[in-house]
Amino acid sequence: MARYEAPQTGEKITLENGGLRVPDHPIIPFIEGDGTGPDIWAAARRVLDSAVEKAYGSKRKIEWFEIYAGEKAYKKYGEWLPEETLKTIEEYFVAIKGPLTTPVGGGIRSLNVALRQELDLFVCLRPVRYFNGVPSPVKKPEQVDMVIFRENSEDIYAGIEWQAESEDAKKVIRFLQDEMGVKKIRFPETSGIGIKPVSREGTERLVRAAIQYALDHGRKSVTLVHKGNIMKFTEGSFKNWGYELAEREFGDKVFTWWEYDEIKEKHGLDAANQAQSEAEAAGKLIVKDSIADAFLQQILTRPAEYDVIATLNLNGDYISDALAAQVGGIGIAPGANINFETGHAIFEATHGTAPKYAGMDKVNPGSVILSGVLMLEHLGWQEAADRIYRAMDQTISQKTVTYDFARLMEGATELKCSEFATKLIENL
Ligand SMILES: NC(=O)C1=CN([C@@H]2O[C@H](COP(=O)(O)OP(=O)(O)OC[C@H]3O[C@@H](n4cnc5c(N)ncnc54)[C@H](OP(=O)(O)O)[C@@H]3O)[C@@H](O)[C@H]2O)C=CC1
Ligand SMILES: O=C(O)CCC(=O)C(=O)O
Ligand SMILES: [Mg+2]
Repeated sequence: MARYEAPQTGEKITLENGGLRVPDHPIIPFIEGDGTGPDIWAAARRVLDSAVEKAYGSKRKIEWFEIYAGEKAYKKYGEWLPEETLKTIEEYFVAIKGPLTTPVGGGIRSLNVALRQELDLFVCLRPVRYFNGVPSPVKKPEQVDMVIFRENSEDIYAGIEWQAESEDAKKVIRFLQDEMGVKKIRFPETSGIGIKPVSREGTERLVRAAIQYALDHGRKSVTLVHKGNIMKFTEGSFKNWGYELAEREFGDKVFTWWEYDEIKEKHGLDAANQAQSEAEAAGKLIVKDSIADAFLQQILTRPAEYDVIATLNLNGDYISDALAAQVGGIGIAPGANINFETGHAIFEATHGTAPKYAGMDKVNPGSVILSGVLMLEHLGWQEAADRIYRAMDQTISQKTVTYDFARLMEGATELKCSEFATKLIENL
């Protein structure tokens, strides 16, 4: 028997002819989240509802449906991630969530990662753009306009690992030494072991989605970010499979650095540069790559050269927080976990539960609000989305901000989390 109470009004989003059919009153499940989750979710919900009302009057309205994961689920049902939560998201297609706690070094594995894996939401999409007036540690934050496509289902992030000195770890180490001839484990008696699976299928669906997005949105380049010089058969293969897919499936629409290298080898550097300039002038998408450590310094020094980023799970985790810092911090960094083949999606902030601020009505609700904006765009409700973007720009320009921005801005008025939402609503 269903334990969750679906709203009495509203309709389900459905899949029709390969696309989402969104009713005017869609039922959308939400997970409130742990730590600061309840504060930022309450603020976000008010802003999303007001934007929809301002944009469409009573014609459209989201019917919210609370579902459970994390501490609230554990208190209510004795389970961290009830099966009913997964089933409900599968059934309703689109959901939004607050952050969920993951203990370090033991305890339960990440519920956030589990939701992505169980529902096969293989893209973690995190756009990073600048809002006027946001305090930033760099000189030209307005040059940052990137969209991260982070692989969401594999890599070392899949959580396949064994604790040091456990029977399982010993067994894996013995297998590696005896059967595979591995001699490089420096301290085998006390090593924990982690496995990093990276597949051709996983890479291809991620890179395909990134290139298609770049073409659909008039973006200039897709950069494959990897550490393939060191992890040759995981990160290196990610790069190779990515280039192969770009050339095989997108042909004349793209110009890759593999083509550039080939021209350079046959006809010299000038010819290769000329070919790339011609491809750019013809509006082709440039597909290039960058090694992750160099990439992290280049996004600081030359951000204008990067646009859509396709990368593996762990790199994407680091890159999204680092880039968010350049445009004002993770208080306004949104995200979405999407299966581009089935349309299933969970929208969520880039940041975590910020536990020291829990219940203080203090933190910036911007990330969850902007994740909601991505959700409105996914539903095709662009006018409501645009209203929130404009209100966010205006509210920050008026220097009415939460503590994270106020501490870096001169002459700012510091607002609580809920007050910031109210100010945004006034500016919608
Ligand atoms: N998708 C998810 O649900 C995620 C969950 N987590 C989980 O969250 C928990 C806490 O992780 P932690 O590493 O502390 O990272 P957090 O992202 O929760 O917080 C780190 C710091 O970021 C700043 N920050 C975070 N959220 C906001 C906000 N809304 N407004 C303004 N500033 C903000 C604060 O900085 P300052 O101290 O400078 O004010 C905060 O102390 C862990 O259990 C982790 O696993 C982490 C990431 C994602
Ligand atoms: O699941 C977690 O606790 C952390 C996840 C995370 O940092 C992220 O997805 O950005
Ligand atoms: Mg993270």
